[in-house]
Amino acid sequence: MSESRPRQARRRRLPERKRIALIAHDGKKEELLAWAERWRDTLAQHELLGTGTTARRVADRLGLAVEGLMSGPLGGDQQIGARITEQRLDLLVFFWDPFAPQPHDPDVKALLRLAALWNVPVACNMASADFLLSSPHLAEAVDIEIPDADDWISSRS
Ligand SMILES: O=C(CO)COP(=O)(O)O
Repeated sequence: MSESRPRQARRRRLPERKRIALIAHDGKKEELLAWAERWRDTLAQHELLGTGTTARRVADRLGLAVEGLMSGPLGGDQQIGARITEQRLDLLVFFWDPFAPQPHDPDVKALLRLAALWNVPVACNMASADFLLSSPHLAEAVDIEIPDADDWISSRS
């Protein structure tokens, strides 16, 4: 089977002030809130957004501004995915619940696919989220490699 994929040949600069999406399924929300409280001072240096319910609860708990998109089951995961595709998201912290099937499982899978495709750093559990936030790259501009979309389109036109 022949396989076609875009060349990983472009660079994108993640800014010093990162745009960080925070998302948790219901069974993981308390865990995310406890994690976010621990990292409050660090998170306060960055721009935060999230799916509707998660964003509201993080904003209430931490007293920080968090841009709330649509709730996940109503399309929020897809909105976050669109931000990734538009290169407007720099980090994804998504505590998805391995024990609870979701009505919007296809959207969850689509979001994780786009994060993998566009090389966005993702943490799906507390230990990885700790690693991400303690990275020296968090507070500095950093270049990542991304697919060359122009080349991909040209090669198919
Ligand atoms: O379902 C979600 C992610 O898949 C999260 O949505 P809420 O933050 O609105 O609960």
